[in-house]
Amino acid sequence: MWHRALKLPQRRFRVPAKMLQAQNHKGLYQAVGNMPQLWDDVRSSLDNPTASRAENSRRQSLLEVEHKRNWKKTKPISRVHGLHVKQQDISNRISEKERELEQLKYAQKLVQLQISESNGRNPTLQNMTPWMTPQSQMCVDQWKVENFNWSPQVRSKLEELFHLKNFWPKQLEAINATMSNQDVLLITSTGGGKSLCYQLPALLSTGVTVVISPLVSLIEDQVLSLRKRGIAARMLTSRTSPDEALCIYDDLQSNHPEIKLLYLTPEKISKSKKLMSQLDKCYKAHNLSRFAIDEVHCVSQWGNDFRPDYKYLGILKRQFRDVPIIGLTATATNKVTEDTKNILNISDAVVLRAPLFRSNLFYEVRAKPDTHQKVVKDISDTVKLSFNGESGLVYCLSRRNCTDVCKGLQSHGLSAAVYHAGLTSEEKTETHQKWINNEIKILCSTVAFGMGIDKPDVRFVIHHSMSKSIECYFQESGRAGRDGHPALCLLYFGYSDVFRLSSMVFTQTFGPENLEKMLEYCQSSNACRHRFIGRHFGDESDTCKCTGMCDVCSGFRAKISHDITEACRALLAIVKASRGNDLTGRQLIIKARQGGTENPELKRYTKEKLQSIVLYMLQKQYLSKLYCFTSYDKVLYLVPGPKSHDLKAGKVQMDFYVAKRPRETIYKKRFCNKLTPIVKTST
Ligand SMILES: Nc1ncnc2c1ncn2[C@@H]1O[C@H](COP(=O)(O)OP(=O)(O)OP(=O)(O)O)[C@@H](O)[C@H]1O
Repeated sequence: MWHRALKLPQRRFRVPAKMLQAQNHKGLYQAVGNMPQLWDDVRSSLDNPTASRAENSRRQSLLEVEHKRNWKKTKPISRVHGLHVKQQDISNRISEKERELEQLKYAQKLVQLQISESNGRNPTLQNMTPWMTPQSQMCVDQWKVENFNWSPQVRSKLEELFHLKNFWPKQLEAINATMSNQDVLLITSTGGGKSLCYQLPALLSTGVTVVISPLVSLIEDQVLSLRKRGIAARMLTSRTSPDEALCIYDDLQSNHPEIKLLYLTPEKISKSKKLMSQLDKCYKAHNLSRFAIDEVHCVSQWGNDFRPDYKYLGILKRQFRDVPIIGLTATATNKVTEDTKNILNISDAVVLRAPLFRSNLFYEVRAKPDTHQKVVKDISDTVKLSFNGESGLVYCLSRRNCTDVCKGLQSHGLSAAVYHAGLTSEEKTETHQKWINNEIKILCSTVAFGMGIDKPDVRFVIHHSMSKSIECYFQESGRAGRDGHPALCLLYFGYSDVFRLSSMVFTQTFGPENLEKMLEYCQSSNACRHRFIGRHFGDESDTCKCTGMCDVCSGFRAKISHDITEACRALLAIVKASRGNDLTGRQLIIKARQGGTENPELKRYTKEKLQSIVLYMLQKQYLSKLYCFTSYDKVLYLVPGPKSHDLKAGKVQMDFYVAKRPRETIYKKRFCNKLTPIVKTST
């Protein structure tokens, strides 16, 4: 092999052996082309008098290749592994551009339609009422009326069957739009009452409403609760027996199907030809009234939960043209919404976005203590301070974390249990039931537990580690306080979690981008948490009236600005000095704390402060992350970032936050009166 022929010190280069098996100097060059250190070695080995002529000529040709490449002018992009990142980045950008192109085409189509309408040549648009045109986005309030033919029945069903008095934001609009056979995308916060928006119309429409929902357990819960109310709801899932399936198919074929709501998983739609042919028959008999797609953001790769089977749902509009679709989600940015419309072929859908602000949730980000014991103690103190004996969730990154945290909480005298994919289904059901019935107060769980939890009195959702995206965090934390009473959403922001999560999401399509945004949320200690989340989802309206319901607005902390220029320079110098033997985030802190004469500046800072500075340097791109694959794992190293040169001249100010008022005072004020719900604006 070439590296051996050249007697190069292999240990210095983390290059997969496969790539080093290059047959000629071009291959080797491609394999290690971006490693300046290697060229230095080749150059110095040329001076070796003991080398044979053949060896020397091979080294010479390598140097010639290097020369042609004009190494010095070319900025080293990254290492071989970095090329993978770059390639992925390019393909991401290509798909983004493709989507933008699609959107532009759509916009062009709209303009053409409007032009032909004004020329009186387009019958489609002429037949539409004004509020049915795509511009209806601008006047969604027109759906917020109760003078449709079906309005009296909507009211009576709401009160008599669902025992509800008023509509929550955007419920009435969604019901009216879908009853008018419009395609609808409804985005409301978790617990915003999305189910009502297709369940109630299903009862007022002729035929069957097909509901597509991602989880079998969720489907079972919904069907059970509808059947308890005497509503003809059925499900077709992997757990449905053949006899039962036969009955359902017979009913779909009948002239007057009894089923009002048929629940399916997206896999069923994409895999069962039999089902599709039955739905087709039902459609041709005018008995298919609408499709409701729950967690519709799973359609889009931009979303946090992309599911390939959801993408297949584009077939619905192609096969059943006149059947309206209503998609529902709690987490869709504008980008996801547009993508979803394109994929589902519902470009004219009415998009209804309820304000995401939930005034009863107190959002807080807290620096994670550096040992497991201290974290558990902090959680336990927080629970005992304001939520003793109340129900809550602690989300952890791994099953092991769940077990450790659970044991820790139990040792502090709290009632806790674990819930994760490692439990048998009986154990899961038992634990879930005990938690629902308040026999167990705290569930330490992975994010696998959550979708469809409809427990109203969850008083706190604590994230032991941050989530992978704002979308995930909003959905997970949103399980708190569904009853409208005050509840806490606390997130522990830890230095090592940043690196751990970065390695986990690195290979996911939009993983690194989404994590970056989550990091921004954790680090932005001067922007209202509610507003940050709202803006992320495109809610630019002024509906966020936080009034002290987050750590930033409640004035917990005081800001102290520090000049950290010298510290940044010293940290960057350490990173630069170790090139070729790169440092992980943890190693950098250890080196920085060892200090030495060359880094006296760094001794002024505590470990926690140094960690904050390193994260700040990553945020400002003075440092970058470099991902490397070893045989067993992915390792993340720190390297100088694209903006590291700015450190030479400019000054860097960083805000540190110190406690101003005791947390107890704030908590007392926010959570003492948990019995008074903070009511949603209703219609
Ligand atoms: N208008 C209303 N008034 C009072 N309660 C309501 C109203 N609409 C829905 N609810 C209640 O709110 C709770 C949550 O409703 P639902 O499960 O439909 O929310 P969701 O938006 O689907 O939540 P998730 O995003 O978690 O799936 C239910 O218990 C439901 O009965």
